[in-house]
Amino acid sequence: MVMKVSSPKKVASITEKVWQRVYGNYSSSSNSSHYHHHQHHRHQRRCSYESEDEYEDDYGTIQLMQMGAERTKNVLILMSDTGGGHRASAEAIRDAFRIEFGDEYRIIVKDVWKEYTGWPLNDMERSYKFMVKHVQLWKVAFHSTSPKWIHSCYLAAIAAYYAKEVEAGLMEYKPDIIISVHPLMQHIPLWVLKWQGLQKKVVFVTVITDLNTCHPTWFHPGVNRCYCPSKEVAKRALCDGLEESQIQVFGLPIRPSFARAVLSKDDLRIELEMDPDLPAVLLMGGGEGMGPVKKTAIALGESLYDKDQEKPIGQLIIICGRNKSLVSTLESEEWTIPVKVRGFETQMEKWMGACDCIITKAGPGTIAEALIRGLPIVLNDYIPGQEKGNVPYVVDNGAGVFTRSPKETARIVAEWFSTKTDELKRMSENALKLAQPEAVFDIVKDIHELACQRGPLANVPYVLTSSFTSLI
Ligand SMILES: CCCCC/C=C\C/C=C\CCCCCCCC(=O)OC[C@H](CO[C@@H]1O[C@H](CO)[C@H](O)[C@H](O)[C@H]1O)OC(=O)CCCCCCC/C=C\C/C=C\CCCCC
Ligand SMILES: O=c1ccn([C@@H]2O[C@H](COP(=O)(O)OP(=O)(O)O)[C@@H](O)[C@H]2O)c(=O)[nH]1
Repeated sequence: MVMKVSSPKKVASITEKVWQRVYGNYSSSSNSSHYHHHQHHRHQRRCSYESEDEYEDDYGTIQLMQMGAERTKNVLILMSDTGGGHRASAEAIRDAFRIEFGDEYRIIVKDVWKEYTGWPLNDMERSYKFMVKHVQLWKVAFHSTSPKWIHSCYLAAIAAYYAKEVEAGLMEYKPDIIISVHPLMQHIPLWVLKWQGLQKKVVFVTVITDLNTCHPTWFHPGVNRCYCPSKEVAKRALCDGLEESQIQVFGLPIRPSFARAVLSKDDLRIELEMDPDLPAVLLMGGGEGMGPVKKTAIALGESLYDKDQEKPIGQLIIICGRNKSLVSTLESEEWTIPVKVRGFETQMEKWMGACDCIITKAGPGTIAEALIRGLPIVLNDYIPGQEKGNVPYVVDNGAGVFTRSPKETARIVAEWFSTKTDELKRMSENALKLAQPEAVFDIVKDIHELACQRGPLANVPYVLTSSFTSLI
């Protein structure tokens, strides 16, 4: 739709009307004091100015092209629950879009493979859990599929079989922007876009959720942007053939509740019914409650109890995630120190805010969150391959230590709570230096910029296509 308005005097009011229609009650002179609201307008303005520059000629004549631009844009975030980190990052991006841009974007978080395809794609969670339990199997699978020709062959074969189903999934949501937060969700959706002739219409970005030694399937040269959480990952992306212009390093996207909430430790301890005075250690093992959680908890039960004075020197919070059997085992234990055993928690920022240090496997999401809260970290395990590099990331930056021994872990924490409080403090400061709480906001702002550069988005013409195999 093209409208032409030729009276220069009316330009301002018509601009305002259009802005109001597009963005609700926006007024160019509005002076909102609320930060997010202000940020929101700032971005809307930036995007609108670009459109206006494009359509306002020298005589103040505005061509209001494509009123479809006001349409809410669809953002499809592709993820899978293989571990808890991909969902956490997807939800972080969703929440940051809402805070920054309100209703301008409709965000859909989906495991399109699970919903639309068949075995083995629709069962990755279970297969992955099985493989990481048999850790050598995962190690072989991870490393043997690292060469490009190998994973390309696997993925091409899967694409030939399931591309129609993935296409149906994409068609249902008609995304203007696709964000992949999973290493195996670049190739097939990008092939589908190519097949549909939509590569230039749909913005496709990858947000990597591994801090260092990530699998090469994360890197696809066909993306508009690849957001790397660290310089180490950016180097790998360059080596794997991505252009510098495709790469951005902002950090790992963490839920805005971590970055923006102002939390007082004392208040949190009251809210969470914890001991107000005793130092607290948080023990966890990712979304699935993996690693030596039980043995470590028992060792802490001993090391945090002062036998001479017959009183505890610390308290223990254990978050077991989705591992229900771990919850029941730990609940049946008898403890001499204050212990809380929890299942899957949705407000991790509160538990982390109430504690003084954390023990975890080297999951990137948990590490990045702990850094934001300034928690010194004891890494007690890692999944071979993608999590291996997270250990030097934490240890070399002075934000924590690594040991696989539950007894050693318990000894370190007991020292941090008694004779080595200065070490705890120093590590906490180092953790805060490494933290990147704004990463998720930088990422969504950059995606918004990319979308604006594409110009006003028309309805993306998704149609069911007939042939696919010719493209792969
Ligand atoms: C030549 C001999 C080959 C032998 C291998 C045998 C068969 C192949 C079978 C499986 C392939 C394994 C895929 C390896 C690539 C995975 C890339 C990667 O990094 O994946 C990580 C994710 C998990 O995410 C991580 O979770 C962590 C915490 O747990 C942490 O949060 C981290 O940040 C996350 O990145 O892993 C997966 O999603 C793997 C799913 C594996 C599912 C196996 C399904 C069954 C087999 C085939 C169908 C699927 C894909 C095959 C594609 C192979 C191409 C690489
Ligand atoms: O009860 C829980 C346990 C974990 N998590 C979150 O799950 C993610 C775990 O991601 P990570 O990369 O550390 O490990 P993964 O689970 O992928 O192995 C982190 O964001 C945790 O805060 C959560 O929200 N509730």
